[in-house]
Amino acid sequence: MSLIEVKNLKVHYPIRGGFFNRVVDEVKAVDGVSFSIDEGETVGLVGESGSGKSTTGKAIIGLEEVTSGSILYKGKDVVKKSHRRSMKYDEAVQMIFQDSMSSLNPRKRVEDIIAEPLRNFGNLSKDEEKLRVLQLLDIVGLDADALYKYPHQFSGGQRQRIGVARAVATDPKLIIADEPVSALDLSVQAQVLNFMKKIQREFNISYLFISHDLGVVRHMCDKIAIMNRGRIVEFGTRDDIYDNPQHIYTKRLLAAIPETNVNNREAHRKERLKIEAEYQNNQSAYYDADGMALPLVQISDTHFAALPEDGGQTNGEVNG
Ligand SMILES: Nc1ncnc2c1ncn2[C@@H]1O[C@H](COP(=O)(O)OP(=O)(O)OP(=O)(O)O)[C@@H](O)[C@H]1O
Repeated sequence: MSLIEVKNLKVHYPIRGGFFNRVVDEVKAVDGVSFSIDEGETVGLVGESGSGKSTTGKAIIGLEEVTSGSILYKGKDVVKKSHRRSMKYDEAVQMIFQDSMSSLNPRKRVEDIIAEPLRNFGNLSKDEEKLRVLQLLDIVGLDADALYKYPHQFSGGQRQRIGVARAVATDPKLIIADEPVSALDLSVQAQVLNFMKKIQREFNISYLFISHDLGVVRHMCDKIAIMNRGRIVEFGTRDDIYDNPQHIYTKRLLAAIPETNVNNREAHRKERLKIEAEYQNNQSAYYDADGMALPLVQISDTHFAALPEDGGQTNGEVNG
């Protein structure tokens, strides 16, 4: 059984307007998303800005109201509040955010920031709590003197470590990491990703790793879901996505990864232009002739993609 199974998840936001502030339309931020995460596994959720990644993550942790669909945790639907309580779901699922400067309370010392979830969910004495916070600082590679400092006294990478220490305090099963390294320099990104992997091995944590950048998730993820306009357009193992991408949108995200080998740069630029032209002319990659979003078709045991019947060769019209 998977740790988490998301089934046909929809999160629609009402748009209000007019004199009576009635609901006049809705934003289909997440519109029928299904995937699962096994224990100790990292699943990437990748797509450009506005594709619905953060809303999916927030719906899973319970920060956004689910319009329809289910989120099974160890087989129980935690959209139901009673199941969340009985499964201790709020302890088991934690989140780390991109912007550690605003996600960590600037007026609190690190000791209190990390201890907060322990106070919410645990029943430790003051001494036990301090010992646990020191252990957590050690796990993320920070010295004991961090206890008495405030978030602004750390670098971005160090602050992200504090966020991770806070997230692992309750011994979670799943961490939703929403663009956890996007605000960091390249060299610091690698350090943070490496210690996230180390912690994963030590504590058998699963990650839902949200990113707009297929370059970043490459070394983190076992499986990757490519998200566009509130839907998953391709899902597969890391090899499926990087070695055998099927959807034009996935190809475009891959082409956006900068080419590091100077000798390959010109060929990469040409390929990127070709893919961009194909992408711009091929909106049938998302909708069929009736304007219905294309369903995922199975390409192999592990690989699925939303493909038009003709494999995307025609330049269809956007009807949806
Ligand atoms: N509270 C809200 N009310 C109305 N619309 C919202 C709300 N939150 C998000 N949206 C809309 O839902 C869509 C998906 O947003 P979401 O933040 O999930 O995308 P994302 O892929 O995570 O993008 P980014 O990487 O920029 O955060 C966007 O069109 C966004 O404007």
